[in-house]
Parts: sequence; C-alpha cells; structure tokens
Amino acid sequence: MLCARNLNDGDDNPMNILSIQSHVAYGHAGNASAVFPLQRMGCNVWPVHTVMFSNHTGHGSWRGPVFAPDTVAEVIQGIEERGVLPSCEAVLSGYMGAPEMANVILSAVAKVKSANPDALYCCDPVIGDIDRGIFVRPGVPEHFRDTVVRHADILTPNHFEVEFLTGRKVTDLPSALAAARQLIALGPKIVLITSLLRSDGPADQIEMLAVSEQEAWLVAAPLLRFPTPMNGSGDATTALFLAKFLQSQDLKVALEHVAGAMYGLFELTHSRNSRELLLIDSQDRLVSPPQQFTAQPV
Ligand SMILES: Nc1ncnc2c1ncn2[C@@H]1O[C@H](COP(=O)(O)OP(=O)(O)O)[C@@H](O)[C@H]1O
Ligand SMILES: Cc1ncc(COP(=O)(O)O)c(C=O)c1O
Ligand SMILES: [Mg+2]
Repeated sequence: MLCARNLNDGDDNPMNILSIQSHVAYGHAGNASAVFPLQRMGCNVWPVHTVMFSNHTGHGSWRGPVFAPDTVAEVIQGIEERGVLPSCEAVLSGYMGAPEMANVILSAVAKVKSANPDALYCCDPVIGDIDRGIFVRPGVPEHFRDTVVRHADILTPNHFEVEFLTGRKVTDLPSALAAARQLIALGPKIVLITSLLRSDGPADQIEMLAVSEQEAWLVAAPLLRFPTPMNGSGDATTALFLAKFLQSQDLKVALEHVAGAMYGLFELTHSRNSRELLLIDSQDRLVSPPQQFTAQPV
C-alpha cells in the first residue's frame, strides 16, 4: 500500500512534510498557498523556498530573487543535519524556476526516502495552464516530462500539464483516463488531474480525476467565472489532497475533500471579488468543506 504511516496504530503525532516551492510575500502562490492549508489540516510543514517574489507572476510584474540551487540544497542539508529526515512523511514540490532546481529536489527526495522508505514524493508539475501556456523557464517542462515524473509517487498536473507530459490531447473522459494511466506506467502511484475540461463533461462544472492502478474517481464542482485567471489554486489543491490522502489513505476520501475545500475557497474568493485566494478567511472551509461533492467511479 502507498502509505507513509499507519494512523490506526494510535500514533497521533502530526505528519511532517518537506515543502519545496516558490514563495510570495503578498498574496498566495507556491508555499504561500500550500503551507497554511497543510498546517490547518494538522500537518507540520518544513517550508523551503525556491524563489522569494513580491507577488505571483499573474500580476504581470514582480520583484525578488530566484534562489540558486546550491542555496536551496544548503537549507535542505541543514534540515538533514538535525537528524529529522526519518520522521519526514512526504516531500511536496511545486514551481521549480530552473531544471537544476529539480535535481536538488530529486536529491532531497532520495535522502528522505533513504531515511524513511515509506515517505512519499508528491510532485505538482508546474509548467503552465490553458490560459497562459507555458510560464516556466525553458528546459523545465522537458525535465519534468523526461525525468521528474518517474520519481513521483503522487503527481498533480492540471489539464494543460497532463497534455504536455503525455503528448496527448485530452478532450474527453477516455482520453483523460488514458493520459493518467500513461503517467502511472512511468512510476507515479496516483495521478490527480485538476481542472479537467472535456467535451463529454457537464457545462459550468470543473472536474478533478484521481487515478491509481486500481481505482479511478471523478468529481465535479461548479465552475466560477473570474475577470482574470486565479493563481495559486493548484498549489493549495495539491497541499490539501496530499494532507487528506496521508491522513485517510483513501483516494476517494482525499478527492472529495479537496473538491469541497477548493470550492469553498473559490466561492468565498468569488463572492468578495478578490484577486487573491482568500485562504485565511476560508480556513474552516479548508478543513470542513461546507458543501460535499460525491466522486463517481469511472
Ligand atoms: N474558476 C474556477 N471555479 C471554481 N473552482 C476553480 C476554478 N479554477 C480552479 N478551481 C479549483 O482549483 C483547482 C485547481 O485549479 P487548476 O486550475 O487545475 O490549478 P493550477 O493552478 O495548477 O492550474 C481546481 O481543480 C478547482 O477545484
Ligand atoms: C511564484 C509562483 N509560484 C507558483 C505558481 C503556480 O501557481 P498555480 O497554483 O496557479 O499553478 C505561480 C503562478 O502564477 C507563481 O507565480
Ligand atoms: Mg498547478
């Protein structure tokens, strides 16, 4: 079984998650979108930042450094020197900045897995989206496709990313399932496709598809219209899915949780016309989603 820790053994210490992502000071993307939901779900997070930007790139301009891969490796080495990697249950990665950063992250995954063979690597292959196309540096998309994906246990591409990683057009449910299974054949145990848009799907709904070797579940929630695309949603989605999966070890439970939590977050953000996700105002919704969405087997 894909399992970081058996929660039925009476051990109620929080999960430790090493989260290596971008960080923004204002608003929510990367670690600034993932850390709070993980903490609110009761996880202990060790955030390592790959960049420190003033704000997410969706605003059109931003300032701040992209950290050198060696800088990030040094921070991870310092964590290793605390002797705590055996208690790390998962590594989570997102926006990488440059292909060399991916190698630092893969080396962190190897260290964590050698200290704790049950630890999971959850990779959000941040490459781009349907509205903007590719928004990462040259070389990063190919590096995800050719190398990083094979090392992930859980992979959470959006619609655009699943098409890039597989080289397949995803237009309907059969092509979405085939694309997820193509990725699973490379190594990941679970593929979560976020924001699936398909011709044979319901209008005005946004879907997520969660696939493992044994199971496939589809869930739909209302699609809300925003004047500009929202950023940071994938980072919160992956964080919430990982936390719930680690806690429940159940694909359907994790999928239904993330669908309800993300709808709760988007609904509040939409009702207040906010350009940034209202994560703090939605904190209770992230843990106990007010609306439930039932996943269907496919
Ligand atoms: N316009 C929207 N209306 C409602 N929910 C949305 C909307 N956009 C994103 N979401 C929620 O956020 C999740 C992740 O969005 P997605 O666009 O796939 O992330 P990414 O930022 O990685 O592109 C979706 O699966 C959905 O739950
Ligand atoms: C700094 C930064 N990190 C991460 C992301 C990824 O965000 P999303 O969750 O929308 O894929 C973005 C997207 O704009 C970003 O600007
Ligand atoms: Mg994303």
